[in-house]
Amino acid sequence: MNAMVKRRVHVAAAAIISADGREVLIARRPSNVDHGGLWEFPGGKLAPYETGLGGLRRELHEELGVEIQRAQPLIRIHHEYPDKHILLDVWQVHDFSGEPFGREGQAVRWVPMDELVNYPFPAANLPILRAVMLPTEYLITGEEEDEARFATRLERALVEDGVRLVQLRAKALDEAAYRERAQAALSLCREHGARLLLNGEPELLEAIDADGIQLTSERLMQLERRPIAEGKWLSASTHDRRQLDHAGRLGCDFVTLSPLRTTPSHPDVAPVGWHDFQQLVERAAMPVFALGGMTRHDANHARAVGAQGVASIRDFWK
Ligand SMILES: Nc1nc2c([nH]c(=O)n2[C@H]2C[C@H](O)[C@@H](COP(=O)(O)OP(=O)(O)OP(=O)(O)O)O2)c(=O)[nH]1
Ligand SMILES: [Mg+2]
Repeated sequence: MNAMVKRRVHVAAAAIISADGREVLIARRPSNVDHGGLWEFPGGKLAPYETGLGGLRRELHEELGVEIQRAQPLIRIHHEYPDKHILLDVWQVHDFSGEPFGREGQAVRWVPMDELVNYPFPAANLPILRAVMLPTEYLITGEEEDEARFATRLERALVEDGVRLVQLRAKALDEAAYRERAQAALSLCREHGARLLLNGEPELLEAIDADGIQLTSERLMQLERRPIAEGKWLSASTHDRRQLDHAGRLGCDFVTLSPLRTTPSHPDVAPVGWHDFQQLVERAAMPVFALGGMTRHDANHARAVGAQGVASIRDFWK
């Protein structure tokens, strides 16, 4: 059989965010093109001489009549369509001038983040939706014996650091104590508009109505199917390509990849380093948080190499 050579298409697209940070702009593809009638993030194919951001500037001007003032990389996705291999280079645009409208006659709409899931998008877009909905910082709770002190620390991070995504990690607690802490953490997270993932077995969600589960890498590798409903968030701890690939097959919504740097807690584990991290993230099927010796000051660099952001215990757990 003749090997069919697929076209490679490089596309730049934008998640344009409203001034209050709550809404994102989407557009409907005309019915007579590829993926017609589906919603998309505005953008289009790059000319051979264009950079991602350069092409995006042109596309947003052509399609919406807006000029980008400031943009940050959000996520890069490789996706195989039956007829082509596509690289979607997605940027988050917070600052722009002009009032967006469909210059090519396409419908354009501001949509609240949590309603994005109700719109049909092309198959490649799932990781983009997740990346748009996730913050750049992921707090992992540290050890704490006293419940009152635990609550004080968590509340400080939610209020002062503005943390919006939390993983409850408490390996030292027995099951009953973990559940009690999880209920307390859930109330605090709800109160401050943050999501809470429980580090442990998927069954925990039957007792505690948290937002999702963080699997250990060991548990991840034992599973053959996504263990929780689509409406909940599934994350996993990963350390290498094999685990990242498996997380993608399982339909994880995001993952942590560690250790980026050597840390005091794992002095003997070889660090991944930014170079390998970038290569691993480039092929990952979901947003990836860098973990291991990270602080908020690393978030910009992490984003620049394709990560969703940083996960950390030390930087948020004070
Ligand atoms: N803009 C955009 N394209 C997407 C998204 N998701 C997705 O799979 N695609 C695919 C659909 C198309 O095959 C390709 C984008 O091409 P396009 O039709 O927008 O290209 P263009 O604006 O340069 O238009 P054209 O002049 O080439 O027709 O990427 C998305 O969210 N936004
Ligand atoms: Mg287009």
